[in-house]
Amino acid sequence: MDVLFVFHTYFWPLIIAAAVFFSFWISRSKDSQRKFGRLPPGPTPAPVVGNFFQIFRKEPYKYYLELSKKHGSVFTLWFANTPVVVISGYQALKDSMIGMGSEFSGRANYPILMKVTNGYGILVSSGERWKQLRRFSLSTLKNFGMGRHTIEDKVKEEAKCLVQTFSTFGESPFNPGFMINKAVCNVICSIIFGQRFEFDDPRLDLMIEAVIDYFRVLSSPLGQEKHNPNTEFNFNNLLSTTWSMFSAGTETTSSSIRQSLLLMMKHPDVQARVQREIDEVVGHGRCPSLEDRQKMPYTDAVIHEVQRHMDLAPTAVPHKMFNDTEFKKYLIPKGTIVLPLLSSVLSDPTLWKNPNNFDPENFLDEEGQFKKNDAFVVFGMGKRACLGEALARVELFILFTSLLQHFTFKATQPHEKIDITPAVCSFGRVPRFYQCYAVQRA
Ligand code: HEM
Repeated sequence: MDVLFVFHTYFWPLIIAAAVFFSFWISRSKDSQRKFGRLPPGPTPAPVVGNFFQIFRKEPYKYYLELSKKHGSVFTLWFANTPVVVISGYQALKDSMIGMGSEFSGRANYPILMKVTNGYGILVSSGERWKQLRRFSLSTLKNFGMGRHTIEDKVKEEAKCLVQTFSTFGESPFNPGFMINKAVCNVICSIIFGQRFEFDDPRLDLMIEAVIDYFRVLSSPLGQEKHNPNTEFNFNNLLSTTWSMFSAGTETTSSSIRQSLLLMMKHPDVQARVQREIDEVVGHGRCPSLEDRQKMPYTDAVIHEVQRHMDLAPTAVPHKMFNDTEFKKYLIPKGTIVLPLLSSVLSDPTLWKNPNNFDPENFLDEEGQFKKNDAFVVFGMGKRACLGEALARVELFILFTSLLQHFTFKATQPHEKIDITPAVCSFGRVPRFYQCYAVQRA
């Protein structure tokens, strides 16, 4: 059909449609200007797609780090027509996540998380539901021994099994990842189900079914509150919260241990110094325990440095504004997604001696004693900070020291060639798969 003919015939309907679209667009822009007009500035967004094409590259957090140099500690990006505010630098993160903790405590409705959880459970909920689930989860962890001897004993038991399993490989190379995962997963199983699984038990591989089979929490507030229609302790929330503990508590800790072994292979001098400290303080006859940590400043520094250097969650888990909030001289409307750029703190040259390299000196003072640093924010900051930090610290110390007490880890290639840069997945930077030798120590 002739284009001119179509234009002629539909001239007025086309003009009217364009005018309607245009006035709708103007009124949307005015609404948007009213709502978002005082957001912090950032890179200029393109029409319709916003900053989409700049953001969706391999490692978006690196782009955010670049932007923070240009736009300062708070700036806005546009995911199509949705604004996302990025907060970077220690002071701005402290002022927001801690100083205005309640306002910044919402959790963004991130599509991947919402799909897995349907909006239930501690990791994805906000407001009253999240408060109740957080309180409940913390007391559950506490009741089942987080930070006390019981949980330490469970971690020691897993460490023993891990050492035994590694020794079965003799002089053959193997991928340690799967076994580390099982050990870490078993610790959470002991807390939630009250039992561990043998490493060759297929149920350990079918955790979701096990969540339902062994749902110990059913007899706690869920069971007691089943007649209360307003309770947040319903089946969906508790199942999802249990799943949050598994998902947030397994991959994070085991990734950190996998990365620590990789870094030991890359830096044999650091591995040898940790082993010397283990030999002096613990010896060979018993399992390392938490009490030893104070006497092992170098090992403590190495574990912290593994975590700082690997930068597991560069933008934490996305937050959402709980209220309209004045922050600095800007107005961030309720519901806006906020990304805490933890990476900016972990790599800040004003806060670390040697931020760009793996260097345990970042956590040691002049006397070689462990030096705490507030910029160690790998577990997040403020009200939404990691719920399992205490548990993770116990696991990292006991599993790492037990492994190095018994084995020297060697790579299948010369150490200069080992690639230590983690692979990137949606939220985190997880270690690449690798094979290694676990050489039994005399
Ligand atoms: C090396 C180990 C770990 C690291 C680096 C880590 C890091 C994090 C980070 C960065 C967050 C998000 C903070 C934020 O949104 O601002 C988080 C949240 C969370 N973590 Fe961990 N985590 C670790 C281990 C664990 C363990 C062992 C558990 C289980 C007991 C756990 C349970 C959780 C939960 C439930 C949340 C959500 C808290 C909330 O939304 O209120 N994490 N973690």
